[in-house]
Amino acid sequence: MGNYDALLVLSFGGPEGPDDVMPFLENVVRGRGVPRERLLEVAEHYQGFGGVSPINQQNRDLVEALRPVAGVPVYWGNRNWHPFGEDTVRRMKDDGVRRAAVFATSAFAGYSSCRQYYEDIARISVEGGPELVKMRHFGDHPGFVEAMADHTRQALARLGRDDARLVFTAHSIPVSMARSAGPEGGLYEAQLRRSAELVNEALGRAGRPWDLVWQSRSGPPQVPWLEPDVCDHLRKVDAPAVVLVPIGFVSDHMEVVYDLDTEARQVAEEVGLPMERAATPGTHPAFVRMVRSLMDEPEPVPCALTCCPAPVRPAPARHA
Ligand SMILES: CC1=C(CCC(=O)O)c2cc3nc(cc4[nH]c(cc5[nH]c(cc1n2)c(C)c5CCC(=O)O)c(CCC(=O)O)c4C)C(CCC(=O)O)=C3C
Ligand SMILES: [Fe+2]
Repeated sequence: MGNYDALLVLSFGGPEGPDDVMPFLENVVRGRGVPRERLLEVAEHYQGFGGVSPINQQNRDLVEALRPVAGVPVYWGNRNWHPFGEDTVRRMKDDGVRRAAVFATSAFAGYSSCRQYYEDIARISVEGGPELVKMRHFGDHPGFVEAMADHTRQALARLGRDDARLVFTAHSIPVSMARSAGPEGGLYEAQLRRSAELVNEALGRAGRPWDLVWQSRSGPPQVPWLEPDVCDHLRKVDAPAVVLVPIGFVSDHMEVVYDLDTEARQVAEEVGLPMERAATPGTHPAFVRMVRSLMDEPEPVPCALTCCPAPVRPAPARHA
């Protein structure tokens, strides 16, 4: 058993007002070679929601839902925006926390979804402060699967038909990053396919076909990312109706409410495809219980440092 005296929810962070948007985005893409035009475009998505990403409130809700079941104090910190993980860890140290379980709000393997959270942990750890123990990937956990399956069932009910095709979506990543995910490579996609199949089975649909497609592509256009994109897929899919299942995310944050509920929805309307979007786990009771049960598992063996390496980025342009 883990023997933790606190739980730290470690997340991505998001802006909470118009003036936060650009500084937040600059934190996200520092050194990552994302073109300026892409950044300005994404800034517009946030400004369309008053500069407020839903992700921080969703993490506050998750923390509140975890308090009664965690059995230890629950803290929350982010990589890219307030409350920053480094500030939270200083508070944990002041509170005398010795050893905290870290729940990273990302279910799968890969550089962005896993390794980068280890990097965060190394960066925010302080001398004399708590030991931070990252818990395992959880995309195959029965609590995660039950939450996704419940929400997918609700979306099918809203659609009012059972002949809809399940189209699972996850964040696209560079093909090179997908190849190097996990000890043998390809683990991001393999885990996503496994989770999708588990959700499909939980819905009593074993043997019925489903798709896994990608969303929210970033990066420079010359770098290949995982395809097909969800919007292209909706234009071609041979199905009478679709339920989008954002299996790659744990809350209905901006990539969900903009990229799916705004962009993908518009494509579905254009092509006359009936579509509903399933909610992500959020604060579903089975998902909340899952976090507690992860804390009761034996301490996970951390991935080897060679696993899910940071991608080699294009060098910044320099004058000759
Ligand atoms: C795999 C993955 C997850 C899922 C796992 C996890 O959840 O951790 C995820 C989640 C998220 N991604 C988010 C936001 C952004 N991601 C960006 C850019 C990128 N994401 C990448 C990957 C992922 N991202 C990658 C390879 C890049 C390229 C830059 C780089 O190599 O790092 C950019 C830059 C602008 C752009 O989109 O181009 C933004 C703003 C938000 C917050 C949403 C909100 O505010 O509500 C969340 C939860
Ligand atoms: Fe992202």
